[in-house]
Amino acid sequence: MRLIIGQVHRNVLALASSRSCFVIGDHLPFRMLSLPRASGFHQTAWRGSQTVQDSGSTLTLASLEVQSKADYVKKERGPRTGGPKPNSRDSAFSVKPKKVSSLDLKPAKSALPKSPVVKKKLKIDEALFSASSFEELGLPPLLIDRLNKEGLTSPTEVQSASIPVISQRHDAVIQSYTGSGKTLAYLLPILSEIGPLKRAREQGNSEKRSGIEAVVVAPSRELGMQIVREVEKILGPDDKRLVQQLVGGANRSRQEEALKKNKPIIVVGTPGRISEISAAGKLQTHNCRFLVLDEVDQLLSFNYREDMHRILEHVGRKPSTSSSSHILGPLARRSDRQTILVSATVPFSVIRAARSWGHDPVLVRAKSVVPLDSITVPRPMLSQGDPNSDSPTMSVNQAAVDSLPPSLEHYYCTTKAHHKVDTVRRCIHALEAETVIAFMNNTKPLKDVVFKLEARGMKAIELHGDLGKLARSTVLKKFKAGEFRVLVTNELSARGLDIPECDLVINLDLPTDSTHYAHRAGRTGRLGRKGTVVSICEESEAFIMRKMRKQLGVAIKPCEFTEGQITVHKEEDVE
Ligand SMILES: Nc1ncnc2c1ncn2[C@@H]1O[C@H](COP(=O)(O)OP(=O)(O)OP(=O)(O)O)[C@@H](O)[C@H]1O
Repeated sequence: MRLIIGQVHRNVLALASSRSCFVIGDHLPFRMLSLPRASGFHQTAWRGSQTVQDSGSTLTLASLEVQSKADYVKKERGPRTGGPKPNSRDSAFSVKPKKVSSLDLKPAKSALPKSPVVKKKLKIDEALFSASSFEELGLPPLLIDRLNKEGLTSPTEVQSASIPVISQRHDAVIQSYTGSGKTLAYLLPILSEIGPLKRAREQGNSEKRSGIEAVVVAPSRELGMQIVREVEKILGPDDKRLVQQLVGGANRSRQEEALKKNKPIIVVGTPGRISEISAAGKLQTHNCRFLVLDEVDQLLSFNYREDMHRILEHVGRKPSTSSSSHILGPLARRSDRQTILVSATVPFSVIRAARSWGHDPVLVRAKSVVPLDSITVPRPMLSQGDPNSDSPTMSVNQAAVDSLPPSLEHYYCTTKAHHKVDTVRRCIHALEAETVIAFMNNTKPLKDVVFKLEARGMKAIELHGDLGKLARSTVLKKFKAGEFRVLVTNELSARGLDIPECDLVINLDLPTDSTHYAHRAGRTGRLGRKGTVVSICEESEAFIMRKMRKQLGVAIKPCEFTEGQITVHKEEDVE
């Protein structure tokens, strides 16, 4: 059965637009069916750990003196926050009919935006912010001053949960959905302990340290540089030399010289370059107190095996000379550093790894902190998953649940392979998206898609790993500045990339699994902003979208784009 929901009559918008504008109305049937199922699923999946927490553990948010968000008071925000938003995260799940798109009721614009483009500001979701303030979390005053100067006045929920845990020296796995502020969730407690903004220590109680005190590892240059910029922003212009990038593709000898000259306290880099410089004896990390693996599930994959092994063996580990450390082996040396593992998708393999490296490791999520020892393989998945799947796949599926921001809308449409680019164009027009990231699985066809989009009057640019470091950063700069409407890219951009203005993600090739879907989708809807994800596939692939919908526990609705409008179909078998 075909449904066209809530169309605004052409005449209504005739003055504002040359095209008619389509408003998607009530998504209730899908939400009612899928969301309670997802949340029930979530609760059961983690019930084992909750029981342990209730019965034995003293480690709860309350015990860490983190307040509940119930009495959240709206605060004046800086320019980044975009003002208050009436509907909270909870209300996004409510049964109230909702006009979905942030993209609705806007005048149409030409396909070829003039440069520079004046972009709409997407509102962030205030419900994402925690009840506690940075002061309540015990951050040092100098650091809070710097945050305020950057317009950051309240922590997000995952920051509220993580900061006390890391400050209490726990090893931690931080899991929270894409765009929820995980970077500052680990950077702020680290910068409270090291560098010029750290908290004042009582006299005689100060540990004397020198050299690099924190190492942050990220899987791509782009993500590495993004983290560097975040640290620089907090340290301020006078101290930004205290963070050093060690990303691949950049000049290695210059990086080595900077290490010698600037004496950084924190380095951020990709696994290959960090381990290369470390192996050459140019990176002294034995005094290091913090090791962060951002996008840990990707870093622990086979591709990074050797480099990650070296990093884990060397960072924060003094050469073992004493007889006791010899007897106790790795356990004795492990305590020298705090290990923090971060991702929106945390499969059980990461939990297992964290247990073996950490002491008192905990899993930190937006509203809960549980000891890792209490977590078991998520049994309920066995009955929920595909009966033909084996357990590692289930672990991956479990990882993807709760990784998606609740503010996202998901659709898929089917078309013939040679009509895909035209569907992209129609989709962008119908949704009136301004900043679009289109994902493909391979590098080669990217250029062709860019060419075809440009030929159809849509400014597009490609980004992939075969471009040099400089070219990659230029492409990103231009895209962020609004010079291009569509970034056509591959898996390289799926993780961590923070482009708050991105209002539409398109899968021009289907992602390989639900974890990849979650990270691609997470490039839009950052910090609770509105965002739409559209997957374009061939008819024969539609079953994959239905499978992903089940695995992710979100409604991915079938649709088509015709005459400048999105038409949403009802699918009888939506569960
Ligand atoms: N407390 C805060 N107040 C306002 N903005 C914030 C706050 N914390 C983070 N942000 C902003 O939110 C955006 C998303 O943060 P971040 O990139 O850390 O998300 P993430 O959870 O790591 O996402 P991903 O899983 O995709 O890597 C960034 O633009 C960041 O500057």
